[in-house]
Amino acid sequence: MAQPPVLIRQDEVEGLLHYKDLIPRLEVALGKFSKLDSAEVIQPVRTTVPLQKYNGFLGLMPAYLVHEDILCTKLVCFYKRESGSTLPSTQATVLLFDPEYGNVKAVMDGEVITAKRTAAVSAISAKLLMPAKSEVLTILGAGHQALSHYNVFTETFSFKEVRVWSRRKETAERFAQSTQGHVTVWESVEEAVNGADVIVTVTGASEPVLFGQWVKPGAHVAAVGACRPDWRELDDVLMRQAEVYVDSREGAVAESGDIILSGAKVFAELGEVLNGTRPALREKTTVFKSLGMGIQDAVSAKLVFEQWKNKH
Ligand SMILES: NC(=O)C1=CN([C@@H]2O[C@H](COP(=O)(O)OP(=O)(O)OC[C@H]3O[C@@H](n4cnc5c(N)ncnc54)[C@H](O)[C@@H]3O)[C@@H](O)[C@H]2O)C=CC1
Ligand SMILES: O=C([O-])C1=[NH+]CCC1
Repeated sequence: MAQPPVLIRQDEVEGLLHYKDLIPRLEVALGKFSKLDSAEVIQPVRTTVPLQKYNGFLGLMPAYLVHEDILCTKLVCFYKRESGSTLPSTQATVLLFDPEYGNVKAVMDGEVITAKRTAAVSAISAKLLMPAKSEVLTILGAGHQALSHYNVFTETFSFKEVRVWSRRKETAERFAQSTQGHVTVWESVEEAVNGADVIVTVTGASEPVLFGQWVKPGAHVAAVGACRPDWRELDDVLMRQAEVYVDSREGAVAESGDIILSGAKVFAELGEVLNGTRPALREKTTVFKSLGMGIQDAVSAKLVFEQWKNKH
């Protein structure tokens, strides 16, 4: 008989999941995904159930990595929150299965996994696409993803200056006080992104907050919010002037308002760049449109479970 699942709490996941282990595994998984070989990676586009009454969605994100034998699904609720709301905008649980027997081996917190794997994938995009000499990082938004992005970007790269903007100045100030290193707070997006080499958009916006006319030519933008077909973070000018990279083409044309509504063409998946089948156009203005994928949760969950077993 199968053992009952172990429960891995948020504080445990926090202590077990490290970027230095996660990033190489995500790179391998992204590369395999982009080979479009269903004998290797099976990941349907996220199914979403609207929660109209609460302005949110339940997303179901199953994935099976055949060679590594990782079967996993994340269940994630995400919401559009009003300014000043104290309710969380993302809540997630990850289930890791025994693919042969069919039982759930582990139920784990999905919020830390979501925050860290999303930021790690953005860091991979920046490693591939940001200007060779990148000195200024701007983060738009000051929530959970802003902090995980700050952590991995400052751990992985050496920026001379890190800036933050949020729609409420006090939130940005609180964010700047919570970070390890110095972060400057800006009152307007236009000023915050002026001259920035790398811009991370991690807002709950459904209308554009970042406009192409403000973005330095050659800059790299990691666009993480706006994960619905009618939500935007970036304007048409930026989407059309940039080379657009995505995690999944299939996901992007189904879910990204920035891509669908601007009519921008997808140039490549990050996995194609990692595989060497599409180029990294570092000298051009680039946008990485992130939507999040089940395989990213699956490799994270496997890593957490391995580390957890080492300790028990
Ligand atoms: N691409 C991916 O894989 C993932 C994307 N997300 C998305 O990333 C975004 C940020 O997520 P979290 O940091 O967890 O949320 P959060 O609620 O912790 O932070 C959101 C930030 O955006 C700001 N914001 C909210 N509405 C805004 C608006 N209309 N205009 C400007 N700023 C606004 C808030 O003030 C806050 O600073 C969300 O859109 C979420 O759905 C979340 C998880 C994974
Ligand atoms: O990949 C993910 O977990 C999510 N993408 C958008 C909201 C949650």
